[in-house]
Amino acid sequence: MRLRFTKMHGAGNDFVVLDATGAPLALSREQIRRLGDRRFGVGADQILVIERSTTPGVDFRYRIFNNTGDEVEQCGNGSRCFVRYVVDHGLTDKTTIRVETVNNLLELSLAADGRVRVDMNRPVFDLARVPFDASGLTPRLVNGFELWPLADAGVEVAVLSMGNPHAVMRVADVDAAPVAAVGPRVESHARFPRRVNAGFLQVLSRSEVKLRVYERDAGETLACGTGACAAVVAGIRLGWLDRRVEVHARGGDLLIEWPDDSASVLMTGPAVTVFEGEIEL
Ligand SMILES: N[C@@H](CCC[C@H](N)C(=O)O)C(=O)O
Repeated sequence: MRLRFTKMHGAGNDFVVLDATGAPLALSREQIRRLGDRRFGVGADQILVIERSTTPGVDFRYRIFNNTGDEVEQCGNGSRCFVRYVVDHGLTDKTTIRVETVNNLLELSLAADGRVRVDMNRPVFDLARVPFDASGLTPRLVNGFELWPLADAGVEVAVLSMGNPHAVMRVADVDAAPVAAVGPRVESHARFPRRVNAGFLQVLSRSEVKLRVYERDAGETLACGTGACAAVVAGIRLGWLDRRVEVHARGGDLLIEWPDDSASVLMTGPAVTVFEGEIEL
């Protein structure tokens, strides 16, 4: 099978984007892994498959696969690349686009400066929906928000979902943080039955942070959009941050806003096409 693809990135978090709007595309787990493989395939953190939606009022559906082949619920940087793709390929002339993922409905728009702004919906704190098993654990309350001690991983985490699961840890110096050692231990911690994305947050000021994320399946990526949203929301709830925060990831910057506790989280950032090509799968 010969497949056309577009390679894109959002702040260095990279994607293989596949267009299934004209004809259905059924890929095996092995084929998805090949696409994501940096030596034997194209190479990407995630593979995005764009389809037309059959839901009234919704323009597209997009499916997200980690480069291990697992389908996941949400991808912030990928959602911005999705918009760039459908606009650049003439699949829509709308400037505000509604797209459904496996468990969410997002509204996205192109900003005048070429960046993309995404309504990432409201964060979820219900532990059962993250999911996180807190049985027998006592949280440390900071401003009424819980920090959960994961004794066997040696860390304390804020737990929430942005459609996908996140555990956020505050560190003094993110460049010195033991992301490669602690990230996998948190990612696969038994209290997260679907595993988790592990964020390492350094607060620079009330409106500026540095962030590294060890992503579920993909390992440390150069940026994680949902991770940035989760880290800022946790930082606001814990009283460390204001409601509009510049997030510096290793691959670029994202602006995250959470206007109030009942509002959606807004993410603004870049979406870039790197190249297009064909691969024999
Ligand atoms: N890179 C993403 C998140 C991709 C999915 C994540 N690895 C998961 O398994 O939940 C982003 O920008 O949000």
